[in-house]
Amino acid sequence: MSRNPATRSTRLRRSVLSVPAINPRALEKTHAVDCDAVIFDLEDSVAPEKKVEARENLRRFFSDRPLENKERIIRINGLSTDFGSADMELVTALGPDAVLLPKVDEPQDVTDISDLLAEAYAPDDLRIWAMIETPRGILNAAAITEAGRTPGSRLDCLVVGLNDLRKETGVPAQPGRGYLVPWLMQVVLAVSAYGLDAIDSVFNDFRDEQGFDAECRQGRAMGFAGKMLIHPAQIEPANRYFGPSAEEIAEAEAIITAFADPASAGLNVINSGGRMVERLHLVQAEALVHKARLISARKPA
Ligand SMILES: CC(C)(COP(=O)(O)OP(=O)(O)OC[C@H]1O[C@@H](n2cnc3c(N)ncnc32)[C@H](O)[C@@H]1OP(=O)(O)O)[C@@H](O)C(=O)NCCC(=O)NCCSC(=O)C[C@H](O)C(=O)O
Ligand SMILES: [Mg+2]
Repeated sequence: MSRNPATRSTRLRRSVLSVPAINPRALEKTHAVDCDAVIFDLEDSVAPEKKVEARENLRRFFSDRPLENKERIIRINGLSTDFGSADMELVTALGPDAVLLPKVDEPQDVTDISDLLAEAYAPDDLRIWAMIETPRGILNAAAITEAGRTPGSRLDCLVVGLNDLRKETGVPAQPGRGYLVPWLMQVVLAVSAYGLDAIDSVFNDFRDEQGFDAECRQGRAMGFAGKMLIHPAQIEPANRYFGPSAEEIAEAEAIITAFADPASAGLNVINSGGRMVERLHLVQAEALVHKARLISARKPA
């Protein structure tokens, strides 16, 4: 069941832009921006009295000019709310690439949605993303991920929501996210065990470029595949920090070349420029180069 973390990401998810479905102007902008994925939000960025209008906006958006070349995810309201069932009907009608469930507490939250989608969509045609943003969600991250990977299930990606988590725990927003790091790493560990992706939380101060850069660097170093974004200005730095750098690509290519040398045949460990390199590093290097190729092959928005 578990896949090698080095090969877990077959999709680019460096920049995952959230767009309130109530805002047609922002929806229109998604065609022109260079993010890897778009979350169309029906949940917390849409006021209760505007949910119907937001669904209509999305219906129009999907039928008038479908979004190309980006993963399309719809964030619904929880099934236990007054809005969840109508949101799910919309998801089933529109067929995005994934549905994002908010405030997932336990495995059942994911399997319930999986069951609802089972008749209409094959697992690969409509996947499930889960927001981990409650204390129970963090505590259950491994169980949620494990249950989501059972045959027929469609869980593909976890997204951390620190605004809700801070609200529930009282941990304030601070540079470096010191007290939150153990919880963030718990999510990364859970997805790594089952070959999924994790997306780092939004950074609210969208005019604070330095703060955002620092958080992207930290998120990448922690093992996140990308970052959830709230503003188009965050896309370019997220793509840069979560994509492989020129040095990383050169290093990966050197490892691939070294193992391709006939002198390395039958060797599991070699000396590459004074550093021990094993075949597990080759797997990582191939994954990195694969990602770099996906990025180069991406059509500009
Ligand atoms: C935060 C904002 C309300 C700021 O909006 P605004 O004041 O309009 O910003 P700007 O004037 O700088 O905008 C410049 C232009 O860019 C467009 N724009 C802005 N944001 C987006 C966007 N997200 N997607 C597409 N386009 C966007 C504006 O329309 C302007 O265009 P134009 O008028 O033509 O020049 C706003 O950025 C915003 O609403 N952001 C998204 C909020 C959101 O999605 N919230 C939900 C996700 S956060 C979350 O999930 C938290 C999580 O659950 C947790 O618990 O942590
Ligand atoms: Mg939230």
